[in-house]
Amino acid sequence: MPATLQVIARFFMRQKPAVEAAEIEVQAPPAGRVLALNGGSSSIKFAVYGLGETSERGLHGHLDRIDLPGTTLTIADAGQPATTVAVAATDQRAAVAFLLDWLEANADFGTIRAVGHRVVHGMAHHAPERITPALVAELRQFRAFDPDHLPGELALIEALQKRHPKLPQFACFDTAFHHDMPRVAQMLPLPRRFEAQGLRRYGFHGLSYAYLLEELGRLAGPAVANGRLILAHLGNGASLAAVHHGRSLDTTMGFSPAGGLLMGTRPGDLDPGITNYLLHTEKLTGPQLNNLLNHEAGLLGVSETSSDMRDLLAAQATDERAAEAVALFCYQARKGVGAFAAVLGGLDTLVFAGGIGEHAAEVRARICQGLAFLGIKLDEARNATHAGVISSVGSRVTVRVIPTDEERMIARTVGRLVSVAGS
Ligand SMILES: Nc1ncnc2c1ncn2[C@@H]1O[C@H](COP(=O)(O)OP(=O)(O)O)[C@@H](O)[C@H]1O
Ligand SMILES: CC(=O)OP(=O)(O)O
Ligand SMILES: [Mg+2]
Repeated sequence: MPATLQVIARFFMRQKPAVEAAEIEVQAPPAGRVLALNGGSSSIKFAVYGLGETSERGLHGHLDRIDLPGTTLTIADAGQPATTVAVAATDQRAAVAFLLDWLEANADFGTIRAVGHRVVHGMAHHAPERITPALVAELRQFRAFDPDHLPGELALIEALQKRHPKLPQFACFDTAFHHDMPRVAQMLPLPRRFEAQGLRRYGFHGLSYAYLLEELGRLAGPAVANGRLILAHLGNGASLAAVHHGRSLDTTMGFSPAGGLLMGTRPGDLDPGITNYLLHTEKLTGPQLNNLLNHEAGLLGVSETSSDMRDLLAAQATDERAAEAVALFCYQARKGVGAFAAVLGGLDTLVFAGGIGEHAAEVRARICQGLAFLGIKLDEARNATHAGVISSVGSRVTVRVIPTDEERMIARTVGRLVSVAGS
């Protein structure tokens, strides 16, 4: 196996036998195509790939700004320029219905042999698996722990099941990448009896991190991909992962995607005394508290106007609340980089990805500000153009921007499962 594939192979080898190292090297690509669906908290991304390891992406696109004014659909086909149109979808459910109707009309379902879904929270499930009624029933029980993703992802799965009952669907879990974090990173400081119920730190954005690791190996070689890395997936949901020798050592999200860094509508880690205050002094009910912590907090809560970084960057010069929301986001991410440099015992490479990480040069610069003591120095001009390497020539740590591609990871995993199952 080529050296650059070893890092990826290690990632898959850590999962259950459904995807074995030997299967990394796919033989003749089977006929047909796979549809990959990535239900994010503010977006749904999709892509159609041919089955097979090296197949090129065909039709792809995304719905953006779900739950905000100005929802759009961007679509492109292989080699074609992207087009963006306005969409009148008011919430996640409407977005799901709209996208499925659009795909039905445009994706040529007759040639699609399987559908792969990003499933953000799978609790004990981590290896990719075929979606069955039992799995759907189980996932329904976790919805309260991930109300930003699971309801939309389940809606996609169930609607497709109704429309195309014979089409096999597969779940690819975001938690898989962190499955073998060191025990100390998985533990929660709670009475031990809760661990038996599945209360532990899981970590998310795993499909993105697996892709970034693979892409880093391709771009910079296996020695770099095996080094001490901080991967920063900064989108509507945002997290950092500390990775060494291809293994996740820690990540900022924990039991649910509401933990860790401040995000679009989630607060990240909170002093437990605050939930006590909200329950007892503000007299919030459990569901009200859950709604506040998943849909009303984070950038939206602090700015009182928007969860979307584009809006806040545009407003910060004239709106102090927007300026403070951006400042808090950058400050928390910077603290996280410092903490993970300690976890790793130093740092070789920092990678930015996700909607904010890939496009917001100002945010990247403000996160890296003051981190020269760790060896991080940005090149302003390169950062402004979102270049692949944005650190300066003299920077000891290489700082990169890598556009993530969770859909590619989903499609490849499903392709492998379909060829293994011979379905
Ligand atoms: N050009 C841009 N400049 C700044 N922020 C951007 C830009 N494009 C996207 N973003 C931000 O990225 C976030 C959405 O990230 P994304 O990864 O697409 O979403 P999701 O987490 O739902 O998958 C939003 O906060 C959005 O404002
Ligand atoms: C896990 C998570 O928050 O995902 P996203 O950033 O796609 O919302
Ligand atoms: Mg996302």
